[in-house]
Amino acid sequence: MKIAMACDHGAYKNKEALKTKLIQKGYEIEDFGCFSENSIDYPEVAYPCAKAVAEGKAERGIVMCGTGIGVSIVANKVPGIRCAHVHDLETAKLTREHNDSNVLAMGGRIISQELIEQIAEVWLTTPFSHEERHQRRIDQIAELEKKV
Ligand SMILES: O=C(CO)[C@H](O)[C@H](O)[C@H](O)COP(=O)(O)O
Repeated sequence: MKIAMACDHGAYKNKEALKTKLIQKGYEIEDFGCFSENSIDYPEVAYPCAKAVAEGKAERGIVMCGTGIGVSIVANKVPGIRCAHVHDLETAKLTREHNDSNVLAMGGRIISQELIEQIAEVWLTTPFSHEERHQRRIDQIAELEKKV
């Protein structure tokens, strides 16, 4: 599976460490930056990362900033993106099963690196449930996007 990744300076070290772990597990990574701890503006990296997922250039995206909030707001501006801001294992699982989320957002200043890696593992390996009520709600989101 190919994963697009992006972070700002608030989660640079977290992104690098998670990227290493994911490559070791066999995932292909496209890294949209940032590439140092120098301060950047998260829209610059989160938007192209989410766009790559929406355009099918990557199957999933993982975006990170200090809290995970900024990057999740940006990712959800891209039509077709369902970005879930996750800080625990239960919602990591539920957002895959219920929302078929295609981008995961986490905050490097909020949770530990260990938990970041556990959440990514659960989120990447949990399938969408394909239950009719969940698909119906996802379809409603897609309809809403057409109104913007
Ligand atoms: O968008 C955010 C807040 O929801 C992220 O946490 C950013 O990483 C944060 O705002 C960056 O803050 P900084 O003071 O520029 O390091």
